[in-house]
Amino acid sequence: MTSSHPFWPAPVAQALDAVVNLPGSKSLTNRELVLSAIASEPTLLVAPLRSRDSELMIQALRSLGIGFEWQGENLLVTPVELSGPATIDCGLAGTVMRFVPPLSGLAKGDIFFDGDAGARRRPMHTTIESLRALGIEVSSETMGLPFTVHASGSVAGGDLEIDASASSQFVSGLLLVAAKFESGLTLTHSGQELPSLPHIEMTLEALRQRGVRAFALSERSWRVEPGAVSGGTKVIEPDLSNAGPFLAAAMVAGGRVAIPNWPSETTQVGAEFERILPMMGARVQNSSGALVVEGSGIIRGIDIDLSIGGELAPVIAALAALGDSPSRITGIAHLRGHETDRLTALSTEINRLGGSVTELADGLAIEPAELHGGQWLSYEDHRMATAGAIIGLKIPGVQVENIATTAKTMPEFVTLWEKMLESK
Ligand SMILES: O=C(O)C1=C[C@@H](OP(=O)(O)O)[C@@H](O)[C@H](O)C1
Ligand SMILES: C=C(OP(=O)(O)O)C(=O)O
Repeated sequence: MTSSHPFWPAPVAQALDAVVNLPGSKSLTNRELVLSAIASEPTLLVAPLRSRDSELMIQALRSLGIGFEWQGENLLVTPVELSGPATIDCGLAGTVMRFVPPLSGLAKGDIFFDGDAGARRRPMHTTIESLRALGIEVSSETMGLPFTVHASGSVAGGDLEIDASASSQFVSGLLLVAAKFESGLTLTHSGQELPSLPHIEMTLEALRQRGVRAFALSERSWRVEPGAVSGGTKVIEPDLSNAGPFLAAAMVAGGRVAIPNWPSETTQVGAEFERILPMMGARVQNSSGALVVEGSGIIRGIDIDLSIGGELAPVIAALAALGDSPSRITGIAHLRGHETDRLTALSTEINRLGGSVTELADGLAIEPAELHGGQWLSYEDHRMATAGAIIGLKIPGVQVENIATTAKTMPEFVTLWEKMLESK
């Protein structure tokens, strides 16, 4: 296997007993950054995520004029009238490429968007079509990145119908800034599947927390009223999707892992681990505000539709590859448009280690198999890299390519992982 990136020898472990404090949620941080940019007063973000995706969002907003000041772990965001021209690097961040273009429609001038080579392959047509339907001029040769938004400083808003079957982020990006459209927005999804519904609920809830009237009209239609967006202080919850690899570690290695500050109420889909992991044999309990997962090293297969939380799939697939009975993970066709085609990537890499995975049109079928060590490619995908680390806990000799790609949402992954393995 050739790769320009180094390979990380994934450590094997047994009988864990660790407490892991996780950094802030990517999805909450990048929503609060956008809302802070259109607020009528400054916002103090308490413990936001600091990672590649959030730095890209900060840089994007800064280039539209927004002020940022770090105060220790917290970030003070000072809104101003948005202005172009600007060049926005989306990296590989779905939240930047789908949330910032609708926001940029409120600026004045030409705003050029581009990103990593992998970003140019991610679906963007719905964002571009939405902006055009809202009367915002967009130049694009490919209906993907790169493209330029020619912004006039105001958006009328009104009624809009879109196809968000490739990503819920098309919906969230529009709803997040719709309070600043002259008539607000009534948005309807007219495509087939609509993935990641909890992420849309997260968007509505973040708007309501800032005094905006935002609500669902049906499962596929939403309304945001025009009005002021408040600032104030926003505490960012830990990233529950990024908790996944650590919770899975307790199941694979055996022992227990506790994640403190697990919110009792949240819109994060990572909270679903509390429901899903017991189906695969874990004991899960909430103890003094921490989520504690205990495992025996024996993992049961699972049959699950993960359409509500596709970003959880790499963790579930890694566990299933170590399971003692077959698994089917369905409802996740849209994962082919994530950081990489995750269905192909997961099946290729698990099978390279001796696994038995078949790609389905909308998911994966995973049979029990005797795995062996070998190289695990990560495709610039943070969740592919952490999936390799999970399998490597049990299978000696797994070498994860480009573990540094975890910096997309968790630059401290290796440090936290190694500390988790030491603390027993
Ligand atoms: O809005 C968000 O913060 C996200 C929505 C989801 O996107 P998709 O609906 O494209 O899966 C999720 O997978 C992604 O990690 C974050
Ligand atoms: C799909 C993901 O990211 P993005 O926000 O780039 O879409 C993810 O983090 O699993």
